[in-house]
Amino acid sequence: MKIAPSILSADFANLERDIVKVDQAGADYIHVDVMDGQFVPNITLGPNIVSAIRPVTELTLDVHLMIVEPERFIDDFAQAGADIITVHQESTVHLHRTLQMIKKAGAKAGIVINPGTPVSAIEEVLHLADLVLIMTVNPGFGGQSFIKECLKKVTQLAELRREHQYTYEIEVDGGVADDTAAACVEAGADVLVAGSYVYNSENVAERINRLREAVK
Ligand SMILES: O=C(CO)[C@@H](O)[C@H](O)COP(=O)(O)O
Ligand SMILES: [Fe+2]
Repeated sequence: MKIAPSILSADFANLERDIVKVDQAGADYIHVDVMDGQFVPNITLGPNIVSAIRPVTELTLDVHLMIVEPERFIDDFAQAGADIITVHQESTVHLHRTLQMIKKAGAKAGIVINPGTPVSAIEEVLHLADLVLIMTVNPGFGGQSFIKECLKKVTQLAELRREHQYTYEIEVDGGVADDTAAACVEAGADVLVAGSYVYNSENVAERINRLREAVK
């Protein structure tokens, strides 16, 4: 099981310090939430911040795009140093082409679906996915409550992967904490994104360890 702390809940005035902290604490990915104020009602950061943090860590930069028409910015995020670029099914008309663009730009291609979107909406493109992200909150903000009904989609994705020998990792994002992590992994999740749970603490290493303990 991999842990991807979300820097949405980090101190933006001390981003380098907060990334180094989770890196040293044994995080696997750094999850970067990009919001445009249109696809979601919040604005965060763009490719310039991704290039600024690229030299700070060798960990995988897992970039979650919550923007309309993400195809406009794929090359910019890939050049900025994103390792995984994940786009919402709901945000792009030509999801198949957008995934191809991500691969052509040299990054791994991720697909993400909102709580209200079924797995059937992405079944035709799962063979192109390196990662599938199931939102367990409605995207836009950290610190929201986990929507447990979304976990059945994690199980569906694990079954489809087995059936078709797909190779994607399954990631969950939203409301992941020590009381929800085990259910995510039991359902079939490989990667847990955690923002407020990790960063709303003086001791991020203890939080990461508690997540690992919770899923044992
Ligand atoms: O994509 C998002 C929110 O839209 C997430 O990555 C959040 O950053 C998760 O925050 P927590 O629910 O873990 O506080
Ligand atoms: Fe996210």
